[in-house]
Parts: sequence; C-alpha cells; structure tokens
Amino acid sequence: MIHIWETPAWPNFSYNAAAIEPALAAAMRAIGEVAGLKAGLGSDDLEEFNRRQLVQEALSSFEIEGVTLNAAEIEASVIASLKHRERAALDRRSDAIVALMLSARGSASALDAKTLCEWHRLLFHGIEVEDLGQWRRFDIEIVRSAVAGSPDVIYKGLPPDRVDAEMGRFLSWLNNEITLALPARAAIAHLWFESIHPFSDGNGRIGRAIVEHIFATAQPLPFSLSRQIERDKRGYYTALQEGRKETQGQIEATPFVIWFLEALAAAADYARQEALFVVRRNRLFAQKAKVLNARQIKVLQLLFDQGEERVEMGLSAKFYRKMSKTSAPTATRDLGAMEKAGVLLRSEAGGRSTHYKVLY
Ligand SMILES: Nc1ncnc2c1ncn2[C@@H]1O[C@H](COP(=O)(O)OP(=O)(O)OP(=O)(O)O)[C@@H](O)[C@H]1O
Repeated sequence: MIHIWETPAWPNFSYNAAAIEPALAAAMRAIGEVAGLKAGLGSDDLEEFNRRQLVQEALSSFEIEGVTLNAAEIEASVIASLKHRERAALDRRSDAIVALMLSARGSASALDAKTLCEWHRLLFHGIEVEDLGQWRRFDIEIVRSAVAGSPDVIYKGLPPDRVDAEMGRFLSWLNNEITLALPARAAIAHLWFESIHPFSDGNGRIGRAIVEHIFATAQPLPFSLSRQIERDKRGYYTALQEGRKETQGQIEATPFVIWFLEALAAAADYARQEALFVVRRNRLFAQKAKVLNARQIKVLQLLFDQGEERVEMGLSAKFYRKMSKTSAPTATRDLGAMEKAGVLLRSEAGGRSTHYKVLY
C-alpha cells in the first residue's frame, strides 16, 4: 500500500471550494446562532452553559477512544480551574485534562511543538505511555480490526525520522494560513495532523484540541464537537480515510472537509437546543419559586439535572415519592398542587401509573 506521504502530493491538502460552500455556510450560520444565543444568557446561565460544554468536550473526546472518564471528577476540575485559572498544581488526572482543554481554548497565540508536547504530557498525566511529551520514535499503524484473522492496516503515520520536520511544516502552515475560512482551516489542520500521527498515543484527542485552538484564535467553539464526532464515529474514521486521495499533485480532502463542516453544524444545533433548555428551566424556577415548597423544588431540580431527554419523559408519583422521600399522601398533595400551579400536566392514565408532563 502506498501512503499519501510517499506521494508527490504530500502535504498539499486541498478541497473543492464550490462543493464545500453549502456545508460551510450552514456550519457558520449554526455556530453564529449558538454564539448569539449565548450572548443573550445571564451570567449564571452562561457560566453553567460554558461549564457543561467543557465537561462534555472532555468526556466525549475520551469516549471516542473508548475511555470513560469520571464525569463528576471532570466537572470538579473544570469548576476549580475556572475559579483559579493560574493554579499550577495538578492533583488528579482530570485536573491535567482540563488544563489541556483550557490551554487549547484559551491561548490565542501561535501553536508550537513545545505546546503540543506539553499537551501530550497533560493528556497522559500519571499514566505510562511511550515517548511522553515528545514525538514518537517508532512506526505507527492505524488498524481496523478484521472480522476474522489479522487486523487490516488502513494507514501508517509518517516515519519517525520525518515527524519533526513535517510537524514544523504543519505548524508553520497553521500559524500563517489566513485565507481559508476558519472551519475549513480547522478541518484541514485536523486531517493533516492525524495523517502525520506524531505521538505514540493520544493523536485523536490532541488533534481535536488543535481544532479547539484554531477556533479560539477567533472565538472559542461554543459547543462540544467531540460529542458529535462520538455520535458518528464510523463516519469520522471513514471521512479521515476518504479525505486523502491523491489527484494531480494534490491531496483531495473534500470528503473530510464536508463531513467535518456537517459535524460542526450538527454539534451547534445540539448546543443551541441545550442553551434553550437552560433558559426554559431557569424561567420555570424563577416564575414558580414562590408557589413551590422545598420538596417540590428539590425533585424538579433532580429531574432537570438529568438533562432535557429525561425531563421530557416527565415524572410519576412513584418517582416523586422516591426523590422527595415522602409518604404517598404528601406526594399526592404536592403533585396536585404542582398541577394547579401549571408546573405539571397529568397524563390520561390514572391510578398507580399516574404520570405527569413538566410544563416549562
Ligand atoms: N484512517 C485514518 N487516518 C488518520 N487518522 C485516523 C484514521 N482513523 C482514525 N484516525 C485518528 O486516529 C485517532 C486514534 O489515534 P491515537 O490512538 O493516537 O489517538 P487517541 O486519542 O489515543 O485514540 P485511541 O485511544 O483510540 O487510541 C482517532 O481518534 C482519529 O482521530
């Protein structure tokens, strides 16, 4: 198999501008809409929204690689880091991961090899990995597990003795390229970086942090792209592979760029829905706080903490009893009062299965 870096097309990544135009316009529109919605949030809502997106990005970027992080630990580290930005001590791995994310999102300066190697060190804080904090010194292959027999090698990263020079070329392009629209530049950068695969491990996660960095040079992405990638992992891997066809001395990256732009738009749509959820939830609490007792507020908070999908499922008398740790008659009274206050709507089914929809 001839790899793209063995051809004269390397590293001339290009795409068909007309073909990507609709996806580019849609992505930019969707990103703008989330940014606009964010601008209208109050400071508490904004803080919560930002925190949620950061936590989600960390969890999802690891989840793509099949690693489940402890959500509560990540959230605690995000809160601590946002409060004490200058904090140097990294007590837990989650602190190091959040430090990496904040570095990627925060620094608007040019990206260099030293920073990338520092990100690698942060990513594997407290974990043994080959060539920690430096380019890998061995060959690396990307394999797809075959259904039977030995795994298929689908791609081989650049030979180790070329990595330093090629990373230099990549970073120089990244820091000097100003003609491409930001989302298109981020797409090409991600594909290029993954094609070099400079580290022993963590190339996917650092490659996604580079995307965050590129947007942060203008405005940090107001949502988690990794969550969207996680939803379409197969599409992501296929697009990476498809976006490297050699044509007339160029690397034809259009399929990857389009996939990436569509992922951005989908991620933005999802985030917009989340921001609206936060707004609607807070409006409910603000409007009804006076007519609800402490038990009712607590149960609603527990329900809303589980996210929009869960809230849409509504609640049952049984759930209310369990969450409020109260007797059946008190629960019935509380639920009746919430119905009267226009917070809940009782469903058709009665008796033991009585179910309520939350009105917000
Ligand atoms: N065909 C491909 N060509 C180039 N890069 C690819 C291809 N398929 C997948 N990738 C990238 O390689 C990453 C996996 O590389 P690596 O293992 O170094 O990163 P990682 O973040 O540690 O992920 P993992 O934990 O899955 O190993 C994927 O997340 C993806 O970004």
